[in-house]
Amino acid sequence: MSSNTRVVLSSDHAGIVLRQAVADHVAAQGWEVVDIGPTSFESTHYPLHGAAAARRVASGECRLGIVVCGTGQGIMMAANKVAGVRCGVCSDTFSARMIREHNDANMLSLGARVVGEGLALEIVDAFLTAQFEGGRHATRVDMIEAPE
Ligand SMILES: O=C(CO)[C@H](O)[C@H](O)[C@H](O)COP(=O)(O)O
Repeated sequence: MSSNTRVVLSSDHAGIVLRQAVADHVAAQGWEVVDIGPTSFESTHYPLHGAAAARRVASGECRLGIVVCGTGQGIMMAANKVAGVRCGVCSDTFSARMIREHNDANMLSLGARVVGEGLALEIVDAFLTAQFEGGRHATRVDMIEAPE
């Protein structure tokens, strides 16, 4: 693991409850949680929060990021617009492991209206404990980054 053990968390209003459960869970694993909100359940706009979390990762301030919205899709799209961020939506643990092992994902997106808390926390564990395998996968990740 990198010496940077900070994980940034963000969500829209639909993801607040799951994000708070993820924050507690991730902190219990020894990661330093940087939770950038929001805390109000007032309706908000997921692109703002996806981009804000992604900038923390792209800048190197945080090693990894986890974002949550209703489906996980919109906030993932917003995060991926920030150069250097590779964010995948996962609803299963296999994909969560593979996006790190093969795609070197640095952000995970969850759908609070798609997965229950128990599964979501297992997905988080799979994402946080997997390691990028490099090799042929590094060539392909470089190809993802090339247009940036
Ligand atoms: O799932 C989402 C985007 O992919 C977000 O959670 C949005 O908030 C959702 O699209 C709309 O949710 P709302 O609560 O009905 O505003």
